[in-house]
Amino acid sequence: MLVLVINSGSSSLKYQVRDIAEGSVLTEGLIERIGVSNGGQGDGEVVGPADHAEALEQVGAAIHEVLGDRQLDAVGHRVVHGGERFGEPVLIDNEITRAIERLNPLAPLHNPANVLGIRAITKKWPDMPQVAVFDTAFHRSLPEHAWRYAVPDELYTNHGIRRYGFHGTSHEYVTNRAAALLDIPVEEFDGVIAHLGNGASVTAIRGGKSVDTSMGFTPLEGLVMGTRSGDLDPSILVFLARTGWNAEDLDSMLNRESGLKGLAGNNDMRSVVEAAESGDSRAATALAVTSYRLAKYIGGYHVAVGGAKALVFTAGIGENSHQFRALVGEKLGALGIELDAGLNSERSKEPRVISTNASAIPVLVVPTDEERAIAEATAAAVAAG
Ligand SMILES: Nc1ncnc2c1ncn2[C@@H]1O[C@H](COP(=O)(O)OP(=O)(O)O)[C@@H](O)[C@H]1O
Ligand SMILES: CC(=O)OP(=O)(O)O
Ligand SMILES: [Mg+2]
Repeated sequence: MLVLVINSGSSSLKYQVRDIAEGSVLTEGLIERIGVSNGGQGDGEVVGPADHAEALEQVGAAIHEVLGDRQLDAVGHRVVHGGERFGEPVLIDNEITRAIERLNPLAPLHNPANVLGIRAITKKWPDMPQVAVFDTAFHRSLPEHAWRYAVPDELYTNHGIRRYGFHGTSHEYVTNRAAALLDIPVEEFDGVIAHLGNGASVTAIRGGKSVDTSMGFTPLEGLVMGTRSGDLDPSILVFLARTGWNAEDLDSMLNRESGLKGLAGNNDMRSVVEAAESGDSRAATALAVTSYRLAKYIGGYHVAVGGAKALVFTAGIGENSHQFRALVGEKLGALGIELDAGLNSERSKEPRVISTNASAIPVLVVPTDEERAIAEATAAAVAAG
């Protein structure tokens, strides 16, 4: 079975064609700067494709070259918000697409692009089976004490305001691989997974299941991210609203102008680390705030899982930034955690241990592969009909 996986971000589209039986990747690519102008020169000249439909035309042309006479059997979409309804991958029809669209306000950087991707494929290949694989699904196992906010009950009953959690496809995949690396059944895995990409979240895993996670009602809560603030005192928003900020202003400030970008002027971890190493004090502060906040969550989730047996780093920063991992590791002495500087700074694409033998628990780096997990879930959903 040949599956095309589409992972639409707010301004990018990652795609991959996989042969499920062979376990191979036929082609993959990344289209960036969708609908992005060149930064204000002239009249907002667009430098990438104008929209996701145009981006998908490019994908169609690229995969046609590679596939020749072979046909795609299905398309799997990463959908970030599945609300309370979607706990499993689903075959998409018009009603499902509209249900996903109704969740757009809850994941404003992500779901609108996911819906555009689904509609563009429907238009291009009307009979193609399509499957939605939800970031929220793995966190449906959260106990109520973890998903409830302490606000009046009607906010939950009337508006669905609760913790949903995100990056679930990645957290689940990495949990399985970490358990395999430690040679224990996944049902016996208790640990903490830190998915640190442009968006970042940390999940408490008990018995292989998600029991708490740092993202909440939307992918804004929790850790300091590339452009998102993570946790803050909600009264800051009330204060700003009273001084005239409207909902759009607040949304944009919290989701697009905060995090590393707000603190250091740049949302790319590589640039922030480089700047800090060459003496930029704003960059050093950004790293200190970001690593401290993650370390606090790890401490909390050590309690949530009844004593973690492992700490796992994954995604762009977690897999690649030994500097950032070292900053987090040095704050975890109270848990008996000790990174091995040599193992930590080795470059590898393989799952591996980066802690010393004396460390109270192993610290792992496990590369995530959301596309592979989505492709396999898509094939399974299509086979099940
Ligand atoms: N070699 C590297 N060293 C340090 N940071 C890296 C490296 N490669 C990627 N990153 C960081 O990973 C982040 C992007 O992670 P990624 O998982 O690709 O995010 P997303 O899927 O949300 O776009 C960026 O902050 C980037 O700077
Ligand atoms: C949910 C989320 O934040 O996703 P990403 O990290 O891809 O932005
Ligand atoms: Mg990602």
